[in-house]
Amino acid sequence: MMTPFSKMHGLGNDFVVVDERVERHGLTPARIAALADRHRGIGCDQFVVLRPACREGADVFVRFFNADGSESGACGNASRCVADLLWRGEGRRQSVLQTRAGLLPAWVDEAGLVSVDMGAPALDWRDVPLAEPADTLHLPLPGDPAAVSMGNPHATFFLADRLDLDPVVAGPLLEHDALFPERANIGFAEVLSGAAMRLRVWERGSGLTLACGSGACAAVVNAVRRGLVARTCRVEMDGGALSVTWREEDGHVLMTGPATTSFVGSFDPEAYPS
Ligand SMILES: N[C@@H](CCC[C@H](N)C(=O)O)C(=O)O
Repeated sequence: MMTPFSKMHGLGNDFVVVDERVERHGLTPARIAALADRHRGIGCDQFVVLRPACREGADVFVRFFNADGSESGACGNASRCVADLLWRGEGRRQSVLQTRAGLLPAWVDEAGLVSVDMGAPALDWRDVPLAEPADTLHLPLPGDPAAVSMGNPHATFFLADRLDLDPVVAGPLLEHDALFPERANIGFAEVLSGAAMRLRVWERGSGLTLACGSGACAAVVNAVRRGLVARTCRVEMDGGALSVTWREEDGHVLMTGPATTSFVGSFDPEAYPS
């Protein structure tokens, strides 16, 4: 039996989205990793599975899997893509996504830009999580990164210039550093002004991506904590820019940007290893 999917992206951070609200499609971590393979599968940074919501007030339960088949509690760009899917497919301009990181309200504005409320960042070392007690604003690592959980673990390096650290070399080493028992997403940020930064993210389980929504939120939160930018900041990544606001009133982080459907298709799950 063929399984329908939507191929979507937020600024080039790309996703295969499969709807399992009515029936399951035999997706296992191994099968997801095979489907995410860019040479032998469909190819994507994350694989997104929609299930029926089981929390009051939620429209859909969303699970996020990295290209290596591991699961993540959060994915900002995929959350925005799912909100776009619910708007285009089901006419819901506003929706509430149930995720492992909590209930995330999302909405589509008149211009078609999609926002998601990622909730409040967790700043305690236990929540990132780190392997040992540490000040999350100054991790005990060379380069003085800061850490935060946006529902998933992030460390952000602030670079004096772009040559300081090569994400492709430093990213995988840092992702697996012993300080991060659940691994971590590693951001390389360059502050351009009090309201703009440049960011590249080595994503846990997926590698270097063209954009990372939760990574952008993490970088702004960490930059605000360091006094480097204002609470609203434009984050420029290889695939384009997101606007991020760390709201003063309730401490929630809001992210806005485009979400795009590239194509739809179908695959035979049995053709991939389980
Ligand atoms: N692309 C993402 C983050 C995806 C999850 C991440 N790799 C993890 O393992 O936590 C985003 O847009 O937030």
